[in-house]
Amino acid sequence: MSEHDYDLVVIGSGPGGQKAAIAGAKLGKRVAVVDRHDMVGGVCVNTGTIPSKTLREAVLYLTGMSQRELYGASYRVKQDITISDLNARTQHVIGREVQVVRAQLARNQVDLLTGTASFVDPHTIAVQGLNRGERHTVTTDKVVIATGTRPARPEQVDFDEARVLDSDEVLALDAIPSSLVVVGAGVIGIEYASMFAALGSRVTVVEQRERMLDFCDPEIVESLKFHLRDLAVTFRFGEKVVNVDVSENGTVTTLASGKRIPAAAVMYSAGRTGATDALALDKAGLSADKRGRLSVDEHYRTGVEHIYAVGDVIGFPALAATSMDQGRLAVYHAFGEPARELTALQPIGIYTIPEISYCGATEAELTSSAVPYEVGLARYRELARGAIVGDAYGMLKLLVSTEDRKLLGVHLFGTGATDLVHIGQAVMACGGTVDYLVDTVFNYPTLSEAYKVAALDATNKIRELGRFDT
Ligand SMILES: Cc1cc2nc3c(=O)[nH]c(=O)nc-3n(C[C@H](O)[C@H](O)[C@H](O)COP(=O)(O)OP(=O)(O)OC[C@H]3O[C@@H](n4cnc5c(N)ncnc54)[C@H](O)[C@@H]3O)c2cc1C
Ligand SMILES: NC(=O)c1ccc[n+]([C@@H]2O[C@H](COP(=O)([O-])OP(=O)(O)OC[C@H]3O[C@@H](n4cnc5c(N)ncnc54)[C@H](O)[C@@H]3O)[C@@H](O)[C@H]2O)c1
Repeated sequence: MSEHDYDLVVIGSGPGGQKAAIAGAKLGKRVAVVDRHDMVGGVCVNTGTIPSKTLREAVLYLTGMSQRELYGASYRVKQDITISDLNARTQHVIGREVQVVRAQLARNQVDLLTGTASFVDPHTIAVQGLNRGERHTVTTDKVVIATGTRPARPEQVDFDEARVLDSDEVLALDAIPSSLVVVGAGVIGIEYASMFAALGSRVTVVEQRERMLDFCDPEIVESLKFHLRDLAVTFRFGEKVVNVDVSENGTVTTLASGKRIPAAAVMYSAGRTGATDALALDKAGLSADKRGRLSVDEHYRTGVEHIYAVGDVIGFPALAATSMDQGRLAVYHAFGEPARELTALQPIGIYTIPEISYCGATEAELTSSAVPYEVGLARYRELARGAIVGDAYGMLKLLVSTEDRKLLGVHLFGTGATDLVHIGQAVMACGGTVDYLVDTVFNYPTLSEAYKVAALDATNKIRELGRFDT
């Protein structure tokens, strides 16, 4: 047995840290996880994924938004929605998720050390509790850094936690703002923009680039923009926010072009910074880049052999889903447990209203690499389930190779998109062709039937093309 207190200390209890710790425990190792008392479960459970996705669900339910196709444009479940209506559901789910994380760690005999961790030397970690006196050190063979990120805050902007907020603080708003400026049209910005627009805020999104979500299918991003404009969202692309002034009357956001936008509140969602400054990385022989991020090799190992880093702190793709697997794989590698690498086929899910999801190649990628393909389309409005759930805008788009009929990409917009994508992902991962989807019987009426409709559309087009080849 090693002379250290633990075989593995994990810093951070978000998705990456949790799975790293449990993987270590399952290998029979002595494991501890360090995190602040109020952050068990990480950014994911406390300020990021879980609250934002629960808020979205509360917004959809209370506004009656997804039922208006059926009951009319004035349909609402609750007339005056308040922040406490929204918070009730969010706090309930956060509370449950924190309990799940604590219970899983406890039943796997993982020690939860409460406080902020920093390196004393490469094998020694100090844990500083809330009170000054509460500092103790632990020694360990291996370390996994899973400290995640925090919102990037430009220095010149005065964040006041009331009217000028970052995306972590937006959950603590005390009223739904009548108008809101969202700075940055990344995934976080657009998800919150669509929620506040659905709640009736007049939202202006300012994005310095000319486009948003440019990794997604452009046709689907166009559909989303159309929907958001319909909810009174204004887009200012190619515009940079340079300052925000706050007064008793509200806020004024100044753009580099000289435009000034008045609003009740401003939310910054202009990127995130790796949470590494409290770690005293130099004591471990490590350093972060200028965005606070750590670099790792293909096994998630930093430049120091026994120290690994996973999750958002290592950058792209910065998703809860990938962070979990990175945590597990880092620990398997650290303790010599054989494991397969993650597959390249990763799904993307964006929880806007309506939601977007895709997996595999985009049309732009196939075109630039000269891969011939055909598109198969299904529109929810032509599916019986689409009519039943009142989704007249949803669509599924399949990209199919015209050479070997393999499924190359699947792109979805509308109800259930983030779940439905996994059918296409499974077919692609098994190297399946469009014929599998044509030959398969789907339950009726379902949204999954969209796969059959789109597959038939693609094969009809490929057959049409075949007529010219003889
Ligand atoms: C608003 C928002 C919405 C999101 N929505 C989605 C989504 O829908 N789907 C998705 O897949 N991803 C989503 N993400 C991203 C997802 O939340 C992250 O990818 C995921 O949380 C990263 O996990 P992680 O393991 O890196 O740790 P994190 O969840 O970032 O947690 C890191 C933990 O480390 C702790 N920590 C930091 N420094 C120290 C220290 N020195 N000592 C001790 N502890 C420390 C922190 O307190 C924190 O608890 C969203 C993020 C945000 C902000
Ligand atoms: N559904 C999901 O999977 C999900 C949801 C939310 C967040 N996330 C993760 O969180 C990460 C961070 O998201 P994010 O949206 O904060 O960051 P981001 O870096 O993706 O987007 C920030 C945007 O702000 C713009 N910007 C920056 N400064 C600006 C300024 N002064 N004026 C105007 N525009 C400005 C940038 O051009 C960029 O487009 C993402 O990479 C994503 O992986 C995932």
